[in-house]
Amino acid sequence: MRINESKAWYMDSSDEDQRKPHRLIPNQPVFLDELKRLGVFYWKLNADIYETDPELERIRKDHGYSYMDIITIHKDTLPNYEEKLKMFFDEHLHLDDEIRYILDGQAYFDVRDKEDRWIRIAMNKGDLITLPAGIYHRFTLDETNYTKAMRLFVGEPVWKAYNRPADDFDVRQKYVASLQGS
Ligand SMILES: CSCCC(=O)/C(O)=C/O
Ligand SMILES: [Fe+2]
Repeated sequence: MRINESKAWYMDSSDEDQRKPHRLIPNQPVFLDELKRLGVFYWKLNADIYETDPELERIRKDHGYSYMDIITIHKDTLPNYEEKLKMFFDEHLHLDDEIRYILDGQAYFDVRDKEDRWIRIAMNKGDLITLPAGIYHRFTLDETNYTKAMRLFVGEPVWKAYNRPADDFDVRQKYVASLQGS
């Protein structure tokens, strides 16, 4: 299976509004296999039944995602909306995997590839993604300015983000080592 052309792509380098798609011309798509090599995993689920979905239950059980909450990212619902959006878009890494499931609306995750190029991943309703600990990444709403996402975590959540540069962190070095030969 592969993410189709409109799902993930290499970004242009323009400073224009972060909420725009920023595709290269011509578009340079990125497929699921390439994301997997970076340690990024993707599932498509039925978000209409997320409260009772056996597939989601199975993923949570298999991966030990014991913690779950829901965040609605919109100017009327998220306290300190502007500040948080700015924080999410600062390039950063975490000490643990970042696991997000889009229940409504849409957004983008950007991840760095091995050559340090930005890949933009379009997240729509039903998309569940896992970003590995140590990968440099960022998040933004798109031009619709709204998404509702489930946040999953193994055990008690740690939301702390470490902005780039964090190259000396063990988690970063382990992540970079994991890319060798992939
Ligand atoms: C969709 S949840 C908000 C984004 C976030 O928590 C994060 O760490 C982005 O990288
Ligand atoms: Fe993050």
